[in-house]
Amino acid sequence: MAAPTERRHVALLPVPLASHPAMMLLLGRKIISSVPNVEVSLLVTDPSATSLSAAAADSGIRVVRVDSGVDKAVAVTPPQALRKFAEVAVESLRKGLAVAEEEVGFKITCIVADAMMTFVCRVLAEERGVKWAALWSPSAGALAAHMHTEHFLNAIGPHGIEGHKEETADQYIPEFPSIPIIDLPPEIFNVGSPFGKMLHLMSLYLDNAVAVVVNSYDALEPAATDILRRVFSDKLPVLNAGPFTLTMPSSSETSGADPHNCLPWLDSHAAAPTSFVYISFGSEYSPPLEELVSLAEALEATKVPFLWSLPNRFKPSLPEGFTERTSTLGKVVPWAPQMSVLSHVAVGAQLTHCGWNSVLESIVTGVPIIGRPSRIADHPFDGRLVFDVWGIGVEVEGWKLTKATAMAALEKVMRGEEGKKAREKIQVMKRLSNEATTEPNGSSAKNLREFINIITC
Ligand SMILES: O=c1ccn([C@@H]2O[C@H](COP(=O)(O)OP(=O)(O)O[C@H]3O[C@H](CO)[C@@H](O)[C@H](O)[C@H]3O)[C@@H](O)[C@H]2O)c(=O)[nH]1
Repeated sequence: MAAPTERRHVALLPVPLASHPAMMLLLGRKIISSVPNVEVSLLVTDPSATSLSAAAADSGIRVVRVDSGVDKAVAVTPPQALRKFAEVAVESLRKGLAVAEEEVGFKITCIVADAMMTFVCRVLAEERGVKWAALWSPSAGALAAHMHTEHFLNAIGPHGIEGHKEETADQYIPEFPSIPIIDLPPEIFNVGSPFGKMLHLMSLYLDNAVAVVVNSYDALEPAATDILRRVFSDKLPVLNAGPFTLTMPSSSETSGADPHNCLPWLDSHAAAPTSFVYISFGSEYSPPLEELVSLAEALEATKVPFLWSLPNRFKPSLPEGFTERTSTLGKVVPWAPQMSVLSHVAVGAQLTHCGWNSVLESIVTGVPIIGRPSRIADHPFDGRLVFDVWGIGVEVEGWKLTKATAMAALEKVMRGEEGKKAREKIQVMKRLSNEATTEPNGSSAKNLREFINIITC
């Protein structure tokens, strides 16, 4: 650790997407609580700069608002916003770093950025002559796949993966799980898209960082971790320090309290343990409206009790009278405190799009998964890990919610043998995730200490 007299100034650069800025704030808190004499500046765009400022101030973290490149008067989708940000990122963050230094009164000593921001932070770190480190919030397996982008592109050629759909990733990367290559993150094969370009640059330059911290734990992804260590050939440490939700737990200001009274409602409606299904499709994604309707019909038909986190804009699309008819069976809310809900004794399964955070939250709470992966980012890959590699969940047939496929998946997991088996397996993983994070010598606890040491020494 840095000597108490040495002052350090760490700049945190999250990618302005979904829960990433909030996660960086949690890392900032962990740094401040672990190291004396350290200043932490979080460089974020709006709306995160506004929503996180109170929580950041409470933790002694300085929020520096940076330009997002988006005209506030124009509505943009998340991919459009990301493209705009990528265009202005170098200049915008360069200014942000200068503001942070002026406010603190001394220079930045280390930059910690989302790994997908490699394209900008390596430039900024180099021009300032400081080190930089990266945080990767999806799985180690997804990072291992991205790090082979050039290898895939060279092997597959210019015509994309059309002719390779029957192949599995282990045919290209020895020791990788046997996952169809069409279920790898699609950006690997689409390096021309804004997101694909960022991730491609990450794969080319990430080895310039001093360390990478990953939201996984060693016992969960041993093969992918070995592959990463081989890729970086000991040039930089790859440190699994997750699940972050255990090593960097959030408080109600960052994760959201319970404004819709989900927990008291579960308390009062829980007839039996593990009888409820919790449903959420993450912070950005939703299946098409007709699938939401089919799911509602399946819930009514199976009478599986439910708590459904569904943004308000989708509620009018539910079948007419659904919420009234199911008022004693279930509750639909625009947002739920997911970790607390999954920890509730009444909850027996999570129906999810297979975003990595949701998968990890199921693991740490021991709640099996009903997966309806989206075809976006790492969700298909995470789904394959859940269904085929770890066996901790059941897939919705065809990854499409019809009344029949939703009913079948609900029956299997809530009432069938497959659910029992998945529950047993995920309980083992829950124990391993706890050992990795809560025991002082647990692998993730140690790795997080090492990461913080590297960025502050
Ligand atoms: O009502 C809700 C709904 C969601 N959440 C939280 O929101 C997060 C959702 O995260 P995740 O399941 O990972 O979904 P996305 O927000 O879609 O995830 C983005 O970030 C992940 C981690 O980088 C990537 O794996 C995904 O590809 C990317 O889409 C989780 O922590 C949930 O607990 C709540 O607390 N309450």
